[in-house]
Amino acid sequence: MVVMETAWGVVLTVAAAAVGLVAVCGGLRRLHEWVQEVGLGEKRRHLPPGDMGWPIIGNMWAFLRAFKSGQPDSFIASFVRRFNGVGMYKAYMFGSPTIMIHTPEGCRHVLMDDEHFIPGWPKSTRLLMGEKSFVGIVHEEHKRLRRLTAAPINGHEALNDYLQFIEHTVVSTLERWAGMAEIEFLTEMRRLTFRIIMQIFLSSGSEDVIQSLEKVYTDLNHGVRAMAIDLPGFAFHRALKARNSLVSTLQGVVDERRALKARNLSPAKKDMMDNLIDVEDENGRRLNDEEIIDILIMYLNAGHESSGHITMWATVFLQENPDIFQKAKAEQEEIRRSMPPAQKGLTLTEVRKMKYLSKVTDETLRMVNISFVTFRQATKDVYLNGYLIPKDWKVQLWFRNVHLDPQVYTDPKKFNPSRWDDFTPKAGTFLPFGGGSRLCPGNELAKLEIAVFLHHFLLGYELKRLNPKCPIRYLPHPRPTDNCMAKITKLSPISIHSSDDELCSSQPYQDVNPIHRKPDAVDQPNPNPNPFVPLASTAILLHRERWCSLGNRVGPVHRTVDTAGEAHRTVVMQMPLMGPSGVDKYFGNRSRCGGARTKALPAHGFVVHVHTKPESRVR
Ligand code: HEM
Repeated sequence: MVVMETAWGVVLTVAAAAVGLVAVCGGLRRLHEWVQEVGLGEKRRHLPPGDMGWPIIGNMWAFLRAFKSGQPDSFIASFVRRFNGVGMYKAYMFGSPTIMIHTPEGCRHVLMDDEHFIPGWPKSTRLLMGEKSFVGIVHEEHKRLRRLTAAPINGHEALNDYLQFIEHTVVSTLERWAGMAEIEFLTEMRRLTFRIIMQIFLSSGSEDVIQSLEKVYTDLNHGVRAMAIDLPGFAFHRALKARNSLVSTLQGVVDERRALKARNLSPAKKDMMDNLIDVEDENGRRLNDEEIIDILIMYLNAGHESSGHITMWATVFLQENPDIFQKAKAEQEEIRRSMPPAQKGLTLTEVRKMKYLSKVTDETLRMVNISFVTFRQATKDVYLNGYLIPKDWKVQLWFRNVHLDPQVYTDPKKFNPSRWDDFTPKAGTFLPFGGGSRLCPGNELAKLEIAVFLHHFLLGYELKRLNPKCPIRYLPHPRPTDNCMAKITKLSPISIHSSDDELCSSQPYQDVNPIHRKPDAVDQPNPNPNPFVPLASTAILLHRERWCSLGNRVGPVHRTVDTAGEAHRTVVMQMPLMGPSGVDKYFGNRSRCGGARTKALPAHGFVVHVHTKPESRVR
């Protein structure tokens, strides 16, 4: 009896403590909300619904939990669920009362209204990028420095100038990667894009400088969206150290450049550093070192991080989706074929023809959301959809939630470049580069880098991830936690499969081992020089409901006709280095592959039609 009473006593005490705790917590949260809003007086009633979280940390705990647990969308989803999805909510983020907006109309409205909104980045971003960078300057000063820096990056002439360097860098880098056992693909991609932006800004190509600076930028970036806590062990603390190191390196570069100018030894061709040193405002004032360095830190960061990540994701998505890969590759082969024979590399004319590839890029931008949110601050009270955004409050525009909203994009988590066929997104529904006066000034450069990289990758390489199921980390940008460890393989332009079983392997196509030219292959010199550029290519045949690959071993795929879904496919391949008997020997009458028919085409060497029969699926 006594034991029972004691047990009940414990239960009641625990329950009372729990109720008390809930009441105290609720009280603390309400008090925090009241403290933040009391200054608004009566206007308080017009705030959108929401939840200001806990004193001091506000909603940061919930935000970090959602992003660090791999469920980034659960953060905004919890506001949508609790507050009837009105599209804007009050919250307390990065130490400030904030209105979070996630509708296309709301985001667009704020982006376009420079009169009432200025940048409102968290303290960590401002301190790390520098108060004199674009995150800290507004109005006329911002306009002037944008004019000065945007055209030399993004203008047609500038892109034309950079294209050769970009292509050369891409081609040599891919070659180098293919010679390495395995690489951190993302890290290497970021180095590649960093090399390009360093060339544009500082005409610098030194590998040592690039490697060491890029490493420092990695630390800097990890602090950009962190809480500004300057204590050992915190990301922001490391990032501040990284910034100091960047400042001293870049100060050295500025000093050197100024010294050259003083001795009239400036190079014939100006880079962005020269532009920044030479520019004067209407009163003849020039930028001081601090201003130049902040602008450089920002541009060198923005100019490589996002492009590096997006190029990595686009490559991964392509490699994970064989159909899309094939379609993108076929387009690039067609572009190669149509290039004038004497032309050495790509020009903007070819890049403009990459219609499907640009859909792949847009779809990657939409899905990955490298800039998942951007930050503003209201300079006056503003009413949006009947709700108040109070003066001095921060505003967050959640692009990620616009891009992944099923009401805006059907099946939004599916990588589907074809959703962009004959589709122009409505205003505010596609904001990967932001909008208004702060629209990314490097958007065209970024798209060019991505296109040139994918062009060469699709035509000659394949990527095999070491941990394809590796989890994703979403802060500061979405990336595989292993930085996409992978092996890049160069596909040899011509080699022949050695056995039927390998040819029609039941492995998924990524697993097909490299295959070799059969020693006794019957070769005949091709009487007609190959009119197609002999680039690597992949022919894929269907077998037993799975893909098997001929790799690039048989020459470029000429045409793929899908007559009855995947099971009934005709692949027409150019076989420039094999005689018809060689072709027949390897592809003719294969019951499992469906059989082949070979004929010589005067202009194209030999062509083989491989016809996969529906019944080959069930064997
Ligand atoms: C795929 C690549 C890229 C993505 C997704 C991207 C995205 C963005 C977004 C969303 C903004 C707007 C931020 C805001 O509204 O507050 C922005 C601004 C900016 N971006 Fe990019 N960017 C990319 C590449 C680049 C490149 C290559 C450069 C430089 C060469 C660059 C330089 C900048 C700068 C300087 C700003 C600040 C603009 C201003 O405040 O006026 N970005 N970027």
